[in-house]
Amino acid sequence: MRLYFDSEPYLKPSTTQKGSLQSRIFSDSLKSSPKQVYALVYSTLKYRPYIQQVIKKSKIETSPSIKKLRISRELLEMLVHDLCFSARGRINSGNHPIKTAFLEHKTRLVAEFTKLKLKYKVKDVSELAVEEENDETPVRWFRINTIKCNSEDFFDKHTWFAKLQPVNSIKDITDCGMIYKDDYIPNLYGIHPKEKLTSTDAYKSGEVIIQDRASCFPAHILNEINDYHDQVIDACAAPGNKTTHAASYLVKPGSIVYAFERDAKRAQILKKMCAIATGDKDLIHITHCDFTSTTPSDFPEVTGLVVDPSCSGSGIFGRALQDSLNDNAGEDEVDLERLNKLAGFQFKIVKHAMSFPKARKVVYSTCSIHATENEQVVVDLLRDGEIKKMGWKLAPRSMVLSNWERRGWEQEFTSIAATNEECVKLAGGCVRANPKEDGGIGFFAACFIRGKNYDETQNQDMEYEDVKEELEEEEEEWTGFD
Ligand SMILES: C[S@@+](CC[C@H](N)C(=O)[O-])C[C@H]1O[C@@H](n2cnc3c(N)ncnc32)[C@H](O)[C@@H]1O
Repeated sequence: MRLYFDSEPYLKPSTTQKGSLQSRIFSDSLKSSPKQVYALVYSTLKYRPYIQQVIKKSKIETSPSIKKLRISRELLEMLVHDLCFSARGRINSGNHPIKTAFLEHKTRLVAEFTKLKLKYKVKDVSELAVEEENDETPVRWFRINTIKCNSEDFFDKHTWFAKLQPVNSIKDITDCGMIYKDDYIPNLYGIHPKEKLTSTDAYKSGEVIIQDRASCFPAHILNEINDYHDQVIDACAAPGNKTTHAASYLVKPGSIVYAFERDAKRAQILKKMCAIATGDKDLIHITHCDFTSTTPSDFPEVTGLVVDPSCSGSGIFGRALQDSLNDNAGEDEVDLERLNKLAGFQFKIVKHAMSFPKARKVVYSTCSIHATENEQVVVDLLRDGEIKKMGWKLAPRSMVLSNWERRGWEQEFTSIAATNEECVKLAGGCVRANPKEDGGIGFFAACFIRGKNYDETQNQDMEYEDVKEELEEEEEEWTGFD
């Protein structure tokens, strides 16, 4: 029954778990094979409406033997799935009282399943209409981990990667065997999601790290443009993608990333990930604690902070299946209440980050598509009296992945902007990525700056359109080799 017990939590509604179904299952330490767990949960979710009909019609839940064993609805759904909806048609377990009690109802369940097929006029399960939730990223992104290897000789060293055929756009990654070098993030590449990247030596040794493109934005923005920091904080670090990415930008010997993580289990994962990514280099100091409980004056040399707090995760695909489990999903009121709660927490944590004495850049990000957690948090921060007093402003587009086209939502800034031009300017200081359409997860990032280092850049935004035009003209003139 182990497989069923391990799979059960993923079928239960949850408002706290983050990430896609697949990433959550594969990052948890399970006794069963994560592949088997994922396959079972995924397929049970896929046929859930039909499975529930079979359960209801068979009245199995009212049976004394099932009641006595307190078999949960989720467990029952998986058992019905395996008995009726799977190709094997049997329960994946040795002798167990739950299996015995369940199989007492086999004849009834199979009869209800047959009636269901007749009702929907299908001969086979595969013909049942299901809402396909594609949990897969359109592009598998990986970055060469420059902490562990040299990006220049990476392709000479790793023939599996060298054999891939370069393409010019993510749209050209139509099959295995192709590779796209990203235009926005250094050392980042896109390949077909079906490539067996995790079987390569480079992946196993930590020389490459799988990380969605948009998730690479914060650490890059923090260091843009050649604005390196000797001491950085990652306020909400686990599982550590942005932490190790930020560490890869450290230039001076002795530089450090302080990583904070509130959740004990996730702090362990963070430790593991950082160890793989940094090897024997002492670049990351991990603390298991609530970041808001830290004392800023204890970190007098920190100049840059990445704040990627818990959010609704609405930009992550593969969540729709999970969210559909939540009885409240779809009720706008409840959703809004939850989003507002998250936004309050996000505001608090960014404000704390801004209070570090030498901080000059804070990058805020979420994997949410909702303005409540994104632009509206930025607006609340910009309106805050104490934050204004500390001198924080939103960075201009010229400092924040300026070539990335999708920016913040302009209409969200009307409450703090006198003109439309100002709305455009503020929204330009934020970047957005749309799920799938932009090659990966939905994402939002905004960059706050303060201090004289950036005084000149404050006026750059108005000139941005002119610079862009100039660059485009230069590009057209470029006739050199590629
Ligand atoms: C979105 S995830 C971070 C993902 C991570 N930045 C990455 O790219 O791999 C948010 C993390 O912040 C942690 N967290 C939430 N509130 C926190 C707090 N007050 N202090 C420290 N960590 C916190 C959560 O437990 C969760 O692991």
